[in-house]
Amino acid sequence: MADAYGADDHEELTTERIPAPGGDDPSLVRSAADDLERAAEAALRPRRLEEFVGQRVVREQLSLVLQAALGRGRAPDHVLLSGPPGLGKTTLAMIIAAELGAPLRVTSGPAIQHAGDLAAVLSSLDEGEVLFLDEIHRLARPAEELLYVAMEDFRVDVVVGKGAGASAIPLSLPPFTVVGATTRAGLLPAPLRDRFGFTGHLDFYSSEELERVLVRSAGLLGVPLAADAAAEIAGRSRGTPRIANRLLRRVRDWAQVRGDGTLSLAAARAALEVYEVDALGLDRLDRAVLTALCTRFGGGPVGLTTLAVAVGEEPETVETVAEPFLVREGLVGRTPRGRVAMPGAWAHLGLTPPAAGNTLFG
Ligand SMILES: Nc1ncnc2c1ncn2[C@@H]1O[C@H](COP(=O)(O)OP(=O)(O)OP(=O)(O)O)[C@@H](O)[C@H]1O
Repeated sequence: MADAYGADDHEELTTERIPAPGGDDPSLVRSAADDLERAAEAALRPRRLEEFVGQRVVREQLSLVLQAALGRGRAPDHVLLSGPPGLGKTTLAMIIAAELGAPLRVTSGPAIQHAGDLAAVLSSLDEGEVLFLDEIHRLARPAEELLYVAMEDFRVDVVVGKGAGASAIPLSLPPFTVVGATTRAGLLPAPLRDRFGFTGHLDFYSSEELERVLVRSAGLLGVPLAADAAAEIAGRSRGTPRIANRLLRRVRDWAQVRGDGTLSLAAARAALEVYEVDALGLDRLDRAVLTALCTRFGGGPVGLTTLAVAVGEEPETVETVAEPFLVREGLVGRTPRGRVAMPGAWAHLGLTPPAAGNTLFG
């Protein structure tokens, strides 16, 4: 039957349901068999809070929220996790469900095209279930509005019929917990942000923390990782565990094919050179952004969209994948008039900045 959300004329929304630990299916991961990188990444995910490296403040705060909820026997407040990609938001959502002994439902803002999609997901949640909404900032406005009510009053209004004859039938929902993840917390409208009882911001990891991630991952992969090699890989991982684990797998490949299987410092350096990851950890996209900024736009200022076109990427990719690290490293500055190359950018590329007076920082 058609409903007023327009949910009758499109493909069925796919969500993934991950059972509580101890259920029939012991898997806690959401890997797809045809996506080897994702599967390899999933295999390295910490399953419990105590295994989660770094982010001490968020870990402690979250631990209190979860322990208190468990003590009261109630679903915890909704949780919002923000921060750049690859820092562990999905991992933490899975850990939250595991720590609560609750099943986890996984979907994302872009997967929910109509409010009816979200109504269908919400009305099928079991009591205590954790709903992970990745990229929550990309939810469509009607779905967002439905979510406010569901989060606050545990209710969805199912609209039946169309036009003047339409009526809303309130459907009450069992208590559940939304874990929202976003790379762009600033884009969330205040009413939605306010529905989250706890917000954790994930920050880039220190080299020492990434070394711990790498040692743990090498142990899980069963490969011998020298301490100096771990330090070398950590130093080039841009403060991001996902990148650290990815580089570790590439160094392992190199060691297996061209070395003796040992992940030594020499193997790490040789492999990272093959994969064009430089000493600062900049990859092809980062260097493309910096090079375009310096050589095509004279160091800026240049708008994000123009810069993205120049490197053949989406503005969102440049803004969320490359830029946070470049800004954090002091290589790129964000000004009201656009992006600018900082002195370190020219030095890193071995270029000479334009003469004084021609740039913002000249
Ligand atoms: N604190 C951590 N300790 C150990 N490993 C971690 C940690 N955080 C992340 N990882 C590893 O990094 C990988 C990426 O993490 P995750 O998918 O949770 O990031 P994310 O923030 O959800 O990224 P995205 O926003 O792109 O979805 C995971 O597979 C996990 O193995």
